[in-house]
Amino acid sequence: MAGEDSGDMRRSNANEERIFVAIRIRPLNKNEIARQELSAWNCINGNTIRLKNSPAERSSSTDTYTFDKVFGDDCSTQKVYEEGIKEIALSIVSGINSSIFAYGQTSSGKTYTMTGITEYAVRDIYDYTKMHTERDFVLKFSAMEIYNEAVRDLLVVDGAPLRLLDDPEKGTIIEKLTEETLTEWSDLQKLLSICAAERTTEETSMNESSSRSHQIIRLTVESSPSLYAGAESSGSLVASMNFVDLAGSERASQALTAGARLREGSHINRSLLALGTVIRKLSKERNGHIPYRESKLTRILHNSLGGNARTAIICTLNPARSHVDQSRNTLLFAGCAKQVATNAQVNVVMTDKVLVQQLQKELARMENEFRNFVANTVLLERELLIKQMDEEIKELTRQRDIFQSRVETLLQSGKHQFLGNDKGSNLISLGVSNNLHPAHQDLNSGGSSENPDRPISGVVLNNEDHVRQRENHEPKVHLDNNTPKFVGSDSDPGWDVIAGRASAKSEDSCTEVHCIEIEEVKTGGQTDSSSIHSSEKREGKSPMRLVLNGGAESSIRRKDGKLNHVAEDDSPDALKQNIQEHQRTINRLVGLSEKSNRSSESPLAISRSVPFSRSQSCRPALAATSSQCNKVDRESISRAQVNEPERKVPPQFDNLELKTVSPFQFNELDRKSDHTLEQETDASAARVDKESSTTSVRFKDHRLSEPKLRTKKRKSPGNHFRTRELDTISEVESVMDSDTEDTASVLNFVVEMKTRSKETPLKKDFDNLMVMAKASGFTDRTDRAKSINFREMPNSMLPYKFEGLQRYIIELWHTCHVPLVDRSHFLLLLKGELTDYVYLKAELRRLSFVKDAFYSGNKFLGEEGWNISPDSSLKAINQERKMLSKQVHKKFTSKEREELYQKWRIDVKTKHRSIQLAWRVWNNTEDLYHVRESAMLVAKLVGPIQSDEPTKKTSRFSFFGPRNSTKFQNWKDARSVAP
Ligand SMILES: Nc1ncnc2c1ncn2[C@@H]1O[C@H](COP(=O)(O)OP(=O)(O)OP(=O)(O)O)[C@@H](O)[C@H]1O
Repeated sequence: MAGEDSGDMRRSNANEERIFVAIRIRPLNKNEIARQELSAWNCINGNTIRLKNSPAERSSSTDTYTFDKVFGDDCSTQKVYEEGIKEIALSIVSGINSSIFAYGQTSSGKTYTMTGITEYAVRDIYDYTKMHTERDFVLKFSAMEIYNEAVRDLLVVDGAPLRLLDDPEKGTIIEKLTEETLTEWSDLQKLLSICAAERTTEETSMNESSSRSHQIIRLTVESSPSLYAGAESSGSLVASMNFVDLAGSERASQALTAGARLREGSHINRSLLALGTVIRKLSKERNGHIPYRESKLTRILHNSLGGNARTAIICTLNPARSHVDQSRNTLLFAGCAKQVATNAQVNVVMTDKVLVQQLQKELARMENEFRNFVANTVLLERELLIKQMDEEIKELTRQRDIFQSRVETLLQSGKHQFLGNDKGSNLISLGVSNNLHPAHQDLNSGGSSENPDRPISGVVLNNEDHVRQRENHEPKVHLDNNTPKFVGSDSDPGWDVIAGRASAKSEDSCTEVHCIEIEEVKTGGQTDSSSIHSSEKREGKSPMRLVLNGGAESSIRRKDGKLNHVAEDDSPDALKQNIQEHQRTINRLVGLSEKSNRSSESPLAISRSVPFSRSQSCRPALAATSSQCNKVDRESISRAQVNEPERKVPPQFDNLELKTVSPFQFNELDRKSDHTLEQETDASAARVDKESSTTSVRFKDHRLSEPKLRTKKRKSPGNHFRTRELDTISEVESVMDSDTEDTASVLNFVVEMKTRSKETPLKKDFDNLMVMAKASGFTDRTDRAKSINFREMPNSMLPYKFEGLQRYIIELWHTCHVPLVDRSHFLLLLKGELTDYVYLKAELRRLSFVKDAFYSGNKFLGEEGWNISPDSSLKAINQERKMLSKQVHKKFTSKEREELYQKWRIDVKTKHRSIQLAWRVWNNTEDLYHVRESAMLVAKLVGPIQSDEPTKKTSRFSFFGPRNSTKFQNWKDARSVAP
């Protein structure tokens, strides 16, 4: 039989505890003794009970039971309480629920036992409360009985049944149950008397009362820290203790068979059966479904049965042998109950005050945690930032070292030279690549090497130490008084700038030489120190070529073709100094060039009048560094101008046309008007033709020959972009003035529009246009428009063209009922420039198209005025389809008609989508720029598509132009009308 565990082993973990089960055997009463009943049970020890064997059952050993405690018939109730119940009962003062059950057959001593235990427990609790003044205790007494599955308040005489309510936190609570506060010990006796009087009982044959209901006496103890004790608040403790005196367990089986007794028995049996089921299930599988709700008893005692309570069950036995079977049932129940574990918790109830304190503590704790978290996070971010910066510094240092080692290697190759000896004068020191143009060598061949006293014009060194060093090793190269003097700063961060550029584009810097060539008109004469004007260039002066080179070599070629090697000091400091010298010289050149650009009176303004070209390969690197370099260089220049006013001497040129264009000047040069550039180009070209050599400064790509460069200039994207409007005029002119199918120009135009609209909302539209253009059969044919020079446009004709266009546009506005606001909008497009001609013609074409498409005779077909909408174009398409259908129906077979129709349908669909797209682009324009773009776009779309559709020539009207217009057969006709 189960039940080997001792009392100390009841706890399976910290809070889980098995039900304490004790057996109590009452003594035989007088009547039983009178009937010569014998006691059937022997208490072997304090935990084991054994059935006394009859002679027939002597060999049986099955009736031995072990429990937490076994109390024989000579044990007092006090002993039962002290040795088994007291500990559990007093848990209530610590805020732990507890329950004491009495289970057994009728007249086995349940009431007798529970009454005594209740008194002992309440007294002990009461004594405890009196002893512990640090807390304030409140004892509340309530009593109820469950009879016929009805809960009745035993403190209320003839009270109505009470309802059971389910509370999410407290579990099942009994509605309106009376609670009496125990203030004195004597109060308990009174209350117990009331309960005994109110409980449903019956008289036995021996004039004893037998309980027929389950009685539950509940003692609730609330304790809170005493206000006078000064103890730290920890909240209130609330716990309840149930003293459960069950009805006789045999009552159901012994119940009478009819009437009220049957109903009573079944109800009693119901609660007892439910209790047995719950205990049995709890003893086997605690996680399964436990039918607590099967009866009022199990609902009320839910916590006491496997819940939040410490529980003890005292099973009382009738010792008489005639009741052995009932006793065995009781022992079986006790055996199951012994396997049930409960999980008692301390029940703390937070008062508002305590709750506020607790929340404040929690808030402070969380704030502290948050502060720590933020501090740690910030610290972490800083550490990460420092780490990143360290890595960047390492990378930059590595790149700088690489560049520095490269520079040193190059310098150590012995091919760099520094020329010049004039103190205070400046030399452009400068890398010359191996690909130095032969012309340069020729020019340099006239340098100073043959005549040490005659310096190379414009070649200046400002590093006196280098000059001194050079004087000891190399033939002197002097600068005469006419040598231009460059003003620069000695404190500019040239080294760092160079290192930065090299790190950014080290490959380009090493493989492709960015240089500025300074060409000088070769005259062989003396240089004029006063100024450099274009007129003076033709006077013929001593040739000179300065080459700025950020690349492989630093050298100056003399007339004899030899390289003047200078600054042979290979020490790191010297090399660094050399680089700084280079940078200073470059900065001075930049300053000179910028100064010349800013002031037309400056002699250096001639730099504007020279052709230049930029190496394509240099372009990305220049673009990447130009802004940064501009800033640095301008700062250094400004510093030089402020700090060294005495050096602000106008440069003296020996009739030298020095055209210094540094990478840092391109932004400024790009802003030059195309017209000016064009004129300059022409003038320069003319000079090139006339003179044997020219002085020019330009960016040079050493991989390209000079003639190639000149061609490249016009076709390079940058130049093409700068002259876009001029080219566009030519393109549109060519398209509009001719009836040829120059669809390639449209394609190129769209490409250009796409390029320009990369950052605009219209990008998608232009992308679609590209698709449409290709779908329309455009091929990438010769770009005729590009070959057309703006000069081809007879400017003298422009005023007449303008007047004529204006006249017809106004006429068409009236015809097409163009709203005044749209007319005004269009006029806003005009900027008073030549490019307005394009928009005038585009508008005229649009209006003519609208007139042809939607205005027939006196009837205006369009629904939306002059606005071409997709709907209106669709209507026109349908009309054309009908007309075409009629025409082809007469001439072709059905199969041919079907083929024609399919082909036509595809064409029309493409055109319709084109018009939709153009219309959308036009209407989606939000600013003037886009309107202008759209106007040009529509003009382009309208023209060439028409010419691709010979089948439409016989149509009554065309979608794409005024070909069939009665008034304008073509643009030449329209123009001929103009005055
Ligand atoms: N341990 C005991 N010592 C002496 N007398 C006892 C003891 N236990 C019970 N009695 C007596 O036995 C009789 C029956 O006891 P009690 O009424 O407590 O039984 P019961 O189990 O409550 O019966 P019921 O279920 O019918 O109410 C009582 O007269 C009681 O005084």
